[in-house]
Amino acid sequence: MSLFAYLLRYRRGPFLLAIVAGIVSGGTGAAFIAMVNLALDADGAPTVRLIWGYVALCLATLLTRFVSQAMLYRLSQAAIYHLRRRLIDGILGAPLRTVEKTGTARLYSALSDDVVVIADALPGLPGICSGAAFVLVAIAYLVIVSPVVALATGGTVVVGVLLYLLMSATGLGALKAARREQDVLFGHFRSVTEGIKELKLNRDRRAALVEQELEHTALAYRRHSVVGLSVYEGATGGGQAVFFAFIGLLLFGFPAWFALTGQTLAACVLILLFAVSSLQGVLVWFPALGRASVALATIEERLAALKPAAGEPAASTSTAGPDAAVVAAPAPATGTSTVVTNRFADWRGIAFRGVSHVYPGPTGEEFVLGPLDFEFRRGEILFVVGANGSGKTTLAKVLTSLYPPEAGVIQVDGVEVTAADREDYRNLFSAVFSDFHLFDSLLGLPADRAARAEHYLRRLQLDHKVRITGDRFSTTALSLGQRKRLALLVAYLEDRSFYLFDEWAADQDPTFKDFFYRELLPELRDRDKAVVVISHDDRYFHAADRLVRLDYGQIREEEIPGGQAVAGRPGVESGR
Ligand SMILES: Nc1ncnc2c1ncn2[C@@H]1O[C@H](COP(=O)(O)OP(=O)(O)OP(=O)(O)O)[C@@H](O)[C@H]1O
Repeated sequence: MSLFAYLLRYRRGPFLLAIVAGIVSGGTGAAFIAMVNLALDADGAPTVRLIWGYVALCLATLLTRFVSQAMLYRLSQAAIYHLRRRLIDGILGAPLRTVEKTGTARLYSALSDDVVVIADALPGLPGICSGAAFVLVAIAYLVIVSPVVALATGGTVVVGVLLYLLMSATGLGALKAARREQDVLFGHFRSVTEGIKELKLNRDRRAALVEQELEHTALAYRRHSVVGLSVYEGATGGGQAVFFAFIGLLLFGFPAWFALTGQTLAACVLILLFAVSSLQGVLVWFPALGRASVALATIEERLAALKPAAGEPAASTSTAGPDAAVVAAPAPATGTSTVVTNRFADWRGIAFRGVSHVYPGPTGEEFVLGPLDFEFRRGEILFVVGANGSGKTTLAKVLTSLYPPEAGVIQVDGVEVTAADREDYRNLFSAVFSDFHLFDSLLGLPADRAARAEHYLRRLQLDHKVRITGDRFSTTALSLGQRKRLALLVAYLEDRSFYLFDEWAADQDPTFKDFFYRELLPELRDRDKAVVVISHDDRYFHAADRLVRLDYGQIREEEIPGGQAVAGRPGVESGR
């Protein structure tokens, strides 16, 4: 979609106003030249009408230029917000697999760079419109002064524009290539920021990343950008050269061919010189517009790729349905509450019926989870164990429907979870994944969050490190184990009916590990929660009510080591 079409769709009124103001400004600018010619013809005795006309034209030119420019600046800032919002909504609404496949580097590059490139180019639009209007009005005036010069000028404009379009097409290709390199470059930037520790510890790796990967991509980006922008510059110069050649022809050829008087010639040349400078003001924006159209095409491409599949509703950014039959969900910005229902709130059993998920491998081999037939029950602690890469995290993502099943169905108390109620289904879960993200605020959590958070801070032995100020944690700069405890606190505050912990205890000290398996998990079960614990802690397998092992994507129920004794129930020893 072209930049013009996007702006017409997005803010038709202000955009058209800005364009019309730009056109009027160009028209008045050209009329200004005509006025100068008339003043020169007046031989030092201008009429009062001429003087007032001159003043009015000056004011009109300045005012319309200001209006046009101001509107476009407003529009460009609004467009930044609008495009970023669309991208954010697109990312939040897209299936997790799609986001994973697109990659954070490409999304970040669109969010940060493409949007700004578009906004930077927009203020050039009024200049383009006023320049084009100037040239048209100038030609119209030339028709009065000398029809033959007007006709030749029109022909020159057509030749100049065609030459420009021809040359700029090559430039656009190079700019597209530069844009592709930019995605790779952002990937390297991520490696630098996220791999900073590993890079600092290894000089060779650091040098290889910078000299081979980063520099290679940065140079390719620079090469394509320079070619693209230079070709645009060349096209701009070409357009101007055609005009200068025409003025030369006008000066040295036309008087002999068409018997033009000196006065007519002077008027025509004056108009054309102004037209050339106006044209220069137009063409100078074209490289920026070229980059902006590539950026807009990239954003549209990303949005199209993020679009959920047919029948799959996009995740809403405003209606997180909590896990209760009817609960008051907080609306923090206003302090009011909205009542949201979850159709699965009173669930007892979640069943997989032939559920499977496939990761295609880069060289054809694939990892297949399932097909699985299995039931998860409320009020039960289920351990999921298995070797690295056996599919435990993938199972967690399918269970929470972050990956909707590619085959088979998930049923809640016998009712199939369809795309339409996936949001309700997902909102049954509180999960702490092994690659969890810790938000630094409690926004979006139930209304009594602050008081309950204080309680859990003490329970999780974090009260000496973290305070809750307003709705924010005083700090999240903590050890990994402490950050995981804060993530657990957030999960507690969500107070959903299904808890999922992906190797949560792996980074806890022995005392707290013991506390987690022996007290926290049984407490959740006693509160009628379903609990799935992905764990390698075989010393605590006895804390499970049921235990399943994953083996190359296949599930197998196993005897719990230590017999029937269950942690938190009478007779269980600490840390067995
Ligand atoms: N995003 C992905 N794209 C492609 N393949 C993936 C992806 N994530 C995981 N896999 C593959 O799926 C398989 C199962 O991965 P999964 O993360 O579920 O294992 P896991 O049992 O949780 O392992 P671990 O104990 O190491 O955490 C692995 O072979 C892995 O290579």
